[in-house]
Amino acid sequence: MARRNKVKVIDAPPRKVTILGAGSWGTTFGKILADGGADVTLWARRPELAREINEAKRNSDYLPGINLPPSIRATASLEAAVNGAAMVFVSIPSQSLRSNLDALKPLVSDEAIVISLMKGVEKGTGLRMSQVLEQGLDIDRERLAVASGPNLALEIAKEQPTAAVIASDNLATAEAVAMVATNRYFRSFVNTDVVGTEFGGVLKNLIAVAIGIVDGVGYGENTKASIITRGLAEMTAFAMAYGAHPETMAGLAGLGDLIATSSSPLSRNNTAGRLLGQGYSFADVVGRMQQTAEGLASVAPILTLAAARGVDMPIVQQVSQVLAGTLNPRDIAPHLTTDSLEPQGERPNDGRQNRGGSALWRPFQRAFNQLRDGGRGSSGD
Ligand SMILES: NC(=O)c1ccc[n+]([C@@H]2O[C@H](COP(=O)([O-])OP(=O)(O)OC[C@H]3O[C@@H](n4cnc5c(N)ncnc54)[C@H](O)[C@@H]3O)[C@@H](O)[C@H]2O)c1
Ligand SMILES: O=P(O)(O)OC[C@H](O)CO
Repeated sequence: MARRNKVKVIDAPPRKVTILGAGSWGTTFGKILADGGADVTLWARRPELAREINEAKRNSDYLPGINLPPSIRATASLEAAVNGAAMVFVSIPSQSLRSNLDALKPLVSDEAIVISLMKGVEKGTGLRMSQVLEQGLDIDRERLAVASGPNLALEIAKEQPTAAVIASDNLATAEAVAMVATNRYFRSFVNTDVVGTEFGGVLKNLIAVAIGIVDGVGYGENTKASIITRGLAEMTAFAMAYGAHPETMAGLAGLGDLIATSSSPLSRNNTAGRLLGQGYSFADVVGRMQQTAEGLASVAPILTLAAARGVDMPIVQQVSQVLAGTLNPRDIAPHLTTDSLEPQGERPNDGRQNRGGSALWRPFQRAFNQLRDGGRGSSGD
């Protein structure tokens, strides 16, 4: 099927931008854009929430105590929200995205840029959100972008200085979005590593659940620092196996977001993990969460993707076992990197197992082989 029109480079703030999803991140991103000078419309599923945003300039369920910019408008009509929008930002739970795309597809103009603000992968397909958008909207990847980084909504809504990264296959698209998503307290950087930027946002959630679990058990800073550091190694090996650049995992969408999400009680993933560590069952935790904790649904598809490329993810594996009730949360730390007692190399090329071609080392070998072969071979996307 023929793709819809290619991106038109925008060099001034667009006339109208729309955010789909008036939860904590969608509403906060609306404030970011409005404070940067854009004309923002929020789509809220519930008419009463749209009314509260329009009349009180508040979203008291998701952002208590925050005054929204007077210029923000909200509507429960998808058509009214998207009509005439030069940019459409999507901020709904990842597992709900696909079911919204049939209604959205005829409404998005052929020149609009569509930006994922989401940090999950689709259960069943294992697709990243930009891939689901590409399929469901039949849109050229040049018109797609993703936003990620250490972005706890409530801190940003309070205008605490924060950075993010906007990634697109087309640098001009990323730059156009970054221009709009920048204001006095929020700065957007750009890159062209969509795979790394998206997977960074997904994977840090899983490590943040692990941190929450050990926090709930009562373990201290050594355990958490060990998990964060080895978690970053797992994230990097996984993302590189799918064609991401290692620098992206050391950047805002990787390490930056891992630090923020793992250390903040504002994080829903961290909170879900803490409840698991305190002994609540998976079902209890899901019942207690008022907002979206994406990591819980991403564990299984990420482990499937990891197995497909031969990447070991021992920490994520243990999170999966705690979720399934087959591992006592107290035992997550003794199993920190592996059940094997044989010494493992810390870096990809240290240690006997790794030199022999362990799963963590294989993505680095693949990247090296690609470089050596002049970039030929699979990009992994
Ligand atoms: N909150 C944050 O700090 C933050 C920061 C960065 C990225 N994100 C990501 O943004 C995405 C949205 O998270 P959030 O924090 O806004 O979640 P949230 O739970 O606060 O809000 C989700 C929104 O989606 C709507 N929604 C729920 N089911 C829907 C459906 N089936 N169809 C359409 N809309 C539906 C809800 O009504 C709500 O408005 C997630 O992928 C999350 O990882 C969140
Ligand atoms: O509340 P969480 O755990 O979904 O994390 C929110 C953001 O992704 C932090 O960058």
